[in-house]
Amino acid sequence: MSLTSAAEKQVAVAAVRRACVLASSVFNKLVKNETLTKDDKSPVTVADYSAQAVINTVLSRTFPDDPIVGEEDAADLRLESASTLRSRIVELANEALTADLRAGEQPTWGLGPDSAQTVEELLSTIDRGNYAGGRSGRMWALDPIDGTKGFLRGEQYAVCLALIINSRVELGVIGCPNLPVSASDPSGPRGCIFVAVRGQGAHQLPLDDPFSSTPTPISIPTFTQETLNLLESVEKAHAKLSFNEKVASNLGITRPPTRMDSQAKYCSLARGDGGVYLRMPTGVGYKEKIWDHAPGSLLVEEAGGVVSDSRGEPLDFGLGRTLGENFGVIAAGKHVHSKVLDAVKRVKEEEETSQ
Ligand SMILES: Nc1ncnc2c1ncn2[C@@H]1O[C@H](COP(=O)(O)O)[C@@H](OP(=O)(O)O)[C@H]1O
Ligand SMILES: [Mg+2]
Ligand SMILES: [Mg+2]
Ligand SMILES: [Mg+2]
Repeated sequence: MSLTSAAEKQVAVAAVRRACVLASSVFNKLVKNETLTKDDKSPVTVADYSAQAVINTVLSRTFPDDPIVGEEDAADLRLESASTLRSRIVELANEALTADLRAGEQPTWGLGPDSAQTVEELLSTIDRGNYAGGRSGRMWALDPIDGTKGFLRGEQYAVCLALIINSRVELGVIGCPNLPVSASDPSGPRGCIFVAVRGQGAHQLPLDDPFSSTPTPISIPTFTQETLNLLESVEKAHAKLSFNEKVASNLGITRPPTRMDSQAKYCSLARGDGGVYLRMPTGVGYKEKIWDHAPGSLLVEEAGGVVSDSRGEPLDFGLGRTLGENFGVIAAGKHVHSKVLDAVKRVKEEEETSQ
């Protein structure tokens, strides 16, 4: 990525922030029939669809040749039975796209009073996220709402966007509307944007004013035996939490795990709120998606950490929409990572011999 202009970064931050504002305002007004169940039984809400519509619109206007690997598609919204849902998404997306530009946002970023779209335009814009991914070229990976279940519970969720070039994540932007600005003040102000550019470090910005604020550099601190802990999913179906427990005990970790939904876990790791992101497959044949890890993994690396699968191999973002055969994910500070990798190998062996 040519970072002389850093246009991609500015555009991505603006798009993610708009989607975050949209999602948090939707949460307060969400009604029961505004959530659908997808074929894989997972939920998707009007917020997921309209956030993808907003971000894809901005990307299509600013980088029209770039393909997008986005989680959602508009097939279910085109059904006759979805007309109420469809109108709501159009209303929300256009509201977010046309809201007055705030200080620091540029009119060339595809946002502003004249940027409303028709229903058909918005549906095809959502479908611009259908790119199959692959080994070479530029592509964006988008998770419009990561942690939809957390979003529905009023807990953590994240709007996640990454730019991948030739299979390598070059830019990652994660908006966390419900994450406290400082973990040491959990009831204090909430709403953060995390930004990582390869080779330029990891930074945190306030969600309400990312353009005129000075970015705060973040990095993974050194943990002691007492302060180290695991960051893990809330949803038991997403990761094998019993395995995590064994790894924690193998490492002599005493601090309880922090459970939260979404890539807010990677953000928490990058600024030192927790020490180890550990996600082991539940064994039901699920393949991890690139949009669930692309920006988070770069953020952790730029904060001085290491991200690998449970064999110690790097995550491969060039295989398509998924990360391929699922060996889980381990992310942690450099020194901690190698210890966790060893512990994971020991626990795997223990499990294999006891079978
Ligand atoms: N069986 C499974 N194993 C692992 N991850 C799964 C899963 N089923 C769904 N997921 C993914 O887990 C993500 C949430 O991660 P976490 O558990 O860290 O909060 C979901 O993102 P969405 O909420 O964007 O659909 C979804 O992509
Ligand atoms: Mg989903
Ligand atoms: Mg997700
Ligand atoms: Mg999602």
